[in-house]
Amino acid sequence: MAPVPISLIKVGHIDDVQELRKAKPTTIPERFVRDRTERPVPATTLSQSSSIPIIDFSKLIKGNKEEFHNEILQLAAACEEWGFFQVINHGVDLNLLESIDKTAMEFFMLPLEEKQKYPMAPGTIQGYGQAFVFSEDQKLDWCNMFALGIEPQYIRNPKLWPKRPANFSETVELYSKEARKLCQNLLKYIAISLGLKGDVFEKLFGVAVQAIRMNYYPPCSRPDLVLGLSPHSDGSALTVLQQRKGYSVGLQILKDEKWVPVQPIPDALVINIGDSIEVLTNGKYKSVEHRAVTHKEKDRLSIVTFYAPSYDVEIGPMQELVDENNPCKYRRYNHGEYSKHYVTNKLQGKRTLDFAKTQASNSNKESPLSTPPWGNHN
Ligand SMILES: COC(=O)C(/C=C/C1=C(C)CCCC1(C)C)=C/O[C@H]1C=C(C)C(=O)O1
Ligand SMILES: O=C(O)CCC(=O)C(=O)O
Ligand SMILES: [Fe+2]
Repeated sequence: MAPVPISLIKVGHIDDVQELRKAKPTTIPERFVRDRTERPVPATTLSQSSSIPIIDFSKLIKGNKEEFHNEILQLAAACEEWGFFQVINHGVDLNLLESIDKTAMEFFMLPLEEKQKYPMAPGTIQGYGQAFVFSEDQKLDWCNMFALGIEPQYIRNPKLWPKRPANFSETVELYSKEARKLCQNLLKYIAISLGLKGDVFEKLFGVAVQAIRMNYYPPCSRPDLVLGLSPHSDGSALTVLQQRKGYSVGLQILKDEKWVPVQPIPDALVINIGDSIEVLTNGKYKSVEHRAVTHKEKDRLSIVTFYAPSYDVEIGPMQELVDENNPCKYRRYNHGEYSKHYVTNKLQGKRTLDFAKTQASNSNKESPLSTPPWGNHN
């Protein structure tokens, strides 16, 4: 398929949801109203009986032999059965969690003209706006996003790093360094939980790609009609998500065909397995579909770090996890190609991962966009 220039993508006018909220329209604009099947279910019908596992990181880094062993077993169960867990005693400076939260809120509270100095161009993924919108008839999320590529340096677009609030860049740098260390450590324990050598992912990933996304969900007068963020699995290897106390509960994950709300635990971080780990483990550890819902009166902020293999790395199921009982479910592919596929398609539940499935009918279609996954910087 011939590449389509980004300028040919027609997404129509995308309302800024904070501005919409200020204008208090009597009805929700049609582009935000979901089809009946997609709408959030009332809180009373959500799965109440289960909650995502909690992993105590301190037991992994400084626990005695028995504590370490138990926590590794818990980690294995969390990755296998849930694809999601909350990590406590993670070692990231709590003041830094507070600062990134405050800085992100200050950014979102700036006047629209200031935020629009860093626009997310249609079909791209960095800057301020709505990502993953590719057509005029696609439903929109009730969310304002701000995203930046962090590592390696070449994915950065310096023009998109905000000048206000004054400490924005410094705080993002500090936070991202800590988040990177946490991902590296978690991947070490995830490898051990699979019975593999601790450095297997680090060796395989090369210089890992890292990005940060801040999602701001204003209150919505009809939370029953809209979604804060469309259902998707993350295209990363691992995702770290910060949702702070005091905001509304918004993250939901799909387990046994039911949406399970993720209750924020003070000072904990939510971790989820991304598509790359699902592929590398031949489906043993799952990248689970999740979404965000909105609240009638309360706003919500989430800060998300994506950590993924280098774009030049080829991945496929690790041979240790393939045998006659677990035949190979995914093909080998270049992660850069997957990234391109991921960022040039709308969020569509687990469907994006069909790209990697061995017998998927659409599996190796060329991406319709001519830009690299991190966007054009000119
Ligand atoms: C929902 O997932 C994402 O939004 C996402 C985006 C990541 C990116 C940026 C915000 C800017 C720089 C490029 C990059 C694609 C890393 C998820 O990240 C995952 C998805 C893929 C694919 C990946 O490599 O990381
Ligand atoms: O806001 C949330 O809780 C979900 C965010 C998320 O899934 C994402 O940014 O990929
Ligand atoms: Fe996500």
